[in-house]
Amino acid sequence: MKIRIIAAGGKMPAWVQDGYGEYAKRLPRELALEIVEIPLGNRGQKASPALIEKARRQEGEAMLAALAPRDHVVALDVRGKPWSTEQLSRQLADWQMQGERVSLLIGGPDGLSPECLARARQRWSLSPLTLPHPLVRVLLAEQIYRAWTLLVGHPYHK
Ligand SMILES: C[S@@+](CC[C@H](N)C(=O)[O-])C[C@H]1O[C@@H](n2cnc3c(N)ncnc32)[C@H](O)[C@@H]1O
Repeated sequence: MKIRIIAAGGKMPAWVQDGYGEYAKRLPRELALEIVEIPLGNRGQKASPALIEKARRQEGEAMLAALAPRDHVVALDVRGKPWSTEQLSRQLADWQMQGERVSLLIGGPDGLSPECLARARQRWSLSPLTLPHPLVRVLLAEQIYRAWTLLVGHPYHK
């Protein structure tokens, strides 16, 4: 199964690339993690509410365009459902059984567009805290790796 992270924002600092890469490379080929970066919309110097809305809409349209009709879409959303590591590993097993490609959406500084949230079959909250979008992709990679180690009985998860 392939899991794609469709994330608003590119040109990430080295610590984000290194952190994400460290966990993504530990996953086996049959659970490959891929990242698709969506350029941030232009918010201008003093982003007005109208410009922010336009930028979020553009980011949302590009994310939706990156999806295939059969993708199982999960929105990363602070207001979503929290999963423990054990619950996430069961999710992973369910996704593998369904055999659909999984696409995880991470919004930009102003969040996901309503259309992206509506397209998602699940909404996943990593914490009640609002996290910066670059950190979310690192956390996701680590949590997916952790959930996989639990599935295969690897000692990483304690
Ligand atoms: C800076 S946050 C956007 C904040 C925006 N006010 C909102 O409510 O979505 C950027 C993105 O990171 C992800 N994110 C941030 N905190 C999260 C959390 N606790 N759980 C899941 N995703 C989170 C979401 O995809 C969000 O769109």
